[in-house]
Amino acid sequence: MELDKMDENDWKYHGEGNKSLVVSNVQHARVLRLLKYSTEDAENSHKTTEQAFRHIQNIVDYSQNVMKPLLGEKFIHNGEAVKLPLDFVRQLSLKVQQERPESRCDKVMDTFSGCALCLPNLTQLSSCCCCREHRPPLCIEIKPKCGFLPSSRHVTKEIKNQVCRFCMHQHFKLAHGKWKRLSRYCLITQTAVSLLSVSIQGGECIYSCKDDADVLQDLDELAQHLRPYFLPSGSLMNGHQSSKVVLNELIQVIVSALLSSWDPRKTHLSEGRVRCEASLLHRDLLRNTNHCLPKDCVLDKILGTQMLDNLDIEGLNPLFKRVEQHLQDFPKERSSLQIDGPYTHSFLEKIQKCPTEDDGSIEYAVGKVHQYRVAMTAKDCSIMITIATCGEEDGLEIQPSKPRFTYSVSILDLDPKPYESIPHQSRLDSKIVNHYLRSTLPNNQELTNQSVFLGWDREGEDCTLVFHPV
Ligand SMILES: O=P(O)(O)O[C@@H]1[C@@H](OP(=O)(O)O)[C@H](OP(=O)(O)O)[C@H](O)[C@H](OP(=O)(O)O)[C@H]1OP(=O)(O)O
Ligand SMILES: Nc1ncnc2c1ncn2[C@@H]1O[C@H](COP(=O)(O)OP(=O)(O)OP(=O)(O)O)[C@@H](O)[C@H]1O
Repeated sequence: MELDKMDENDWKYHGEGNKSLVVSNVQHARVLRLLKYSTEDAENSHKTTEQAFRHIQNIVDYSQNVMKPLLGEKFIHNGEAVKLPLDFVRQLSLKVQQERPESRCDKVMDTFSGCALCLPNLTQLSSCCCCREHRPPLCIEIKPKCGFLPSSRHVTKEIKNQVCRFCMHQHFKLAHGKWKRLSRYCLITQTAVSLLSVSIQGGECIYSCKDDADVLQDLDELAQHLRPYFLPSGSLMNGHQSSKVVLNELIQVIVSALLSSWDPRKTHLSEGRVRCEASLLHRDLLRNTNHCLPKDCVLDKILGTQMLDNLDIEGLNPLFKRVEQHLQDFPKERSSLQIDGPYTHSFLEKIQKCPTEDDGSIEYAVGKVHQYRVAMTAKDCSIMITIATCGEEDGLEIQPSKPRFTYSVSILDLDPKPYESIPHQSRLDSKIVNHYLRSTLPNNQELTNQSVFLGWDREGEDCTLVFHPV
């Protein structure tokens, strides 16, 4: 990428989240991830070039030195902080504005600093000699939110030991208008992954979980897109039957990608409580479901990192206050304790060498605060699975009904969560739990009588993956 010859016409809108907007290059497998600011105080809160560059470099360092060792080298692409010509960034911002979803327009793209994070475009597979595939790769993005119930003795509300935060948070978001309906997604202890968060084919989004959409119709449309990938060209199957086959084939590939590990004989047993009472999966199904993950598969790595939060925010809060008090008494130690980074190897050491029991020290408190923040990142990252078919057209395939697939698995959105957000998390936790108790507990029994979802279930409204013992 020649930074002095940047042309907005070489880039197009790719997607965005709460904190960043992503554009992809039309020719090369590259994306630029730009910061976003709230429209309300964009003028006041924007960063100078140096501040923005430092912020982005922090993200790169954190990804490289902290998250990569924890989550595994092969899943992480840390990228590079770049400085772009301001003219290019301004033109780009105008160009992408009309593509942006309305729900994200409460924030504006950073056109002040000229800084961005340059990353490989993970919706594309790096060239593979075995593939003579003309179809664009298929890409599925999944956000694996917190996958366990707290086992901390600091938890004061019993409901937190029964219902996962994700399920409780949904009720809160529903009440506050962020979501329009409850989702069946519940990742608690790997029992289920509600499928198909976002599917991208050749850089275009072909399916996205919309909370007010007709899910069945959407899935039928998705199945039409997927047919060429999963059904041989001469197949006579059509309609509902083919949708079912195609979606089940897709699920198989996704499960392989999520569970593939260096050593499939090794599995990890989950620690702590495994069942979320609010999960809309039938209890019998949950009881019969395997709670093991192959060691080192992507879900196992993410779950292990999420579980660094082993005190729960209720146990963490007093330690945060201990750190705050210490910083008031010894403000100069903020830097050596690496409260705001730098995210170096020694930051990782503070996490890994944190004493297991509270010895009253500041080292313990800081270690737990750092662990909590890292766990928060792992609870908010995304997994991107990029799939391409191969071998189908070279005549060597013995079973034409089962084209072979090659895929890559990456983890993205690994930004550090701010130290300052801990008090907010503590207040939010209370609000979520109180709201859940107020709004749902009298009806709790009803949650136990839901229908079973397994694979592609026409009668149900969702498509859910359930991991069975193998
Ligand atoms: O609070 P949660 O669990 O809803 O997670 C937020 C996400 O909501 P989601 O669960 O995807 O609907 C939220 O994602 P969306 O805006 O919903 O895409 C953000 O990722 C947010 O992180 P940040 O404040 O941008 O650093 C996330 O906030 P934190 O991870 O900082 O809590
Ligand atoms: N390297 C990449 N390759 C391809 N697509 C990407 C890449 N990085 C991000 N994206 C896409 O852009 C979207 C937004 O990026 P990202 O999740 O990093 O934004 P965010 O603002 O940090 O999200 P959040 O709302 O979780 O805070 C992602 O959901 C993904 O679809």
